[in-house]
Amino acid sequence: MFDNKEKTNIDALGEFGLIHHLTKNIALVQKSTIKGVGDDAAVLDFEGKRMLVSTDMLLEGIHFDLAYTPLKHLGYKAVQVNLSDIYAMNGTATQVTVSLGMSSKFPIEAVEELYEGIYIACEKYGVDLVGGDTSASKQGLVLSVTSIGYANAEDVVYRDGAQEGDLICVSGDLGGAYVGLQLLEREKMVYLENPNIQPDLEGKDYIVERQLKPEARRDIIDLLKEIDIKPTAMIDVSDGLASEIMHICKQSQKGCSIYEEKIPLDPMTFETAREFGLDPTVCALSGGEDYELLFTIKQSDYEKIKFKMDVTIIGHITEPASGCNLVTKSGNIHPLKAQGWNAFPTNESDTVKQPE
Ligand SMILES: Nc1ncnc2c1ncn2[C@@H]1O[C@H](COP(=O)(O)OP(=O)(O)O)[C@@H](O)[C@H]1O
Ligand SMILES: Cc1ncc(C[n+]2csc(CCOP(=O)(O)OP(=O)(O)O)c2C)c(N)n1
Ligand SMILES: [Mg+2]
Repeated sequence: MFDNKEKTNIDALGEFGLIHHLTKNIALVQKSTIKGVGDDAAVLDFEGKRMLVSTDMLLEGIHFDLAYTPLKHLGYKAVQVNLSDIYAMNGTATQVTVSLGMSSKFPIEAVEELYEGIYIACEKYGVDLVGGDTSASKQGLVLSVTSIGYANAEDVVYRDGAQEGDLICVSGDLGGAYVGLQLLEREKMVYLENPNIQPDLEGKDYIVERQLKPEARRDIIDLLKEIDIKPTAMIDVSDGLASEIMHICKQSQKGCSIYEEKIPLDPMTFETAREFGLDPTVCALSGGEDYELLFTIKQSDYEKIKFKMDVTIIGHITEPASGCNLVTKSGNIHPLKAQGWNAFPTNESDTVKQPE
């Protein structure tokens, strides 16, 4: 889905011409970028700091559907989901590389829109695009981003540092991206049945944005620094709260209690989930793509964080023997299921149904 109606064949530029066309206006902003696009490798200098590197790939049909994903948003999202991993290490993101596999029938105007989104994200977060790869693809659009960043050795936060008694915190609200996806999928079906009917997304901007235009939480990393908290463990929520807290607990060799009533849900997420006959709690636990930060802090840091608007305490870390549990609104205790979003579902029911 792209807005520009002109269609110039990529053959007009060729691979190197296209790369030049897409990257010729880059103005480097990071001190650590010594050499960006244009040689065999980018050259970066971090002056003795720890370097952080992360990669995530987005595939058409698996991670996105071009029927309702504007290319500009896709480019923006591809960068955000990768920056999110650097922030989840408590780092500063500084560079990205972007690799692209696409049909040679993809017009140049379409790639330009994709890159417009990529550049908007880079500019907003102050990162340099320093390289990538471009190839033809026979089956759909493939977009792979690598993000690079740094942190002082003593500031890096891993998944394995949670201690018994630590408080479990999450930024923002959860489940919105998943409910937004349900809405977009429904409107796609309506459109396919009758192309004269225009998509009805009125009043649903927030959850549609959560799906199409997520924001990596650099502001939370800044906030934690400001209030002088170093989390004991941290992860970003790409696969759903249940899967992510279980990663922290498994790697930290601990258990946890999460309180259903504390899970932050936006009212529009809640209402729309109900309209779809979905349990909003399940959307938060297993929906994914929220790109919020889930982290644990020492109890002694409670006073520093308790009034921070965009952080919610949702539970605590326990001894490993008790396992990972959800305490429901009615006070029942359910073991959490390790069921995040699965790119390799064996059957349909694997995709998002969680607890009873
Ligand atoms: N094909 C692969 N080869 C090597 N390492 C991989 C591969 N796929 C994933 N990983 C690594 O496995 C870990 C977990 O990956 P993943 O679940 O995708 O994490 P995230 O949600 O942060 O993207 C990461 O350290 C990632 O770099
Ligand atoms: C067409 C389409 N199908 C499914 C989804 C939902 N979805 C895409 S990626 C994702 C979770 C994260 O993907 P993954 O590849 O597991 O990322 P990682 O954990 O490696 O960061 C979800 C729930 C979507 N947005 N669009
Ligand atoms: Mg990954």
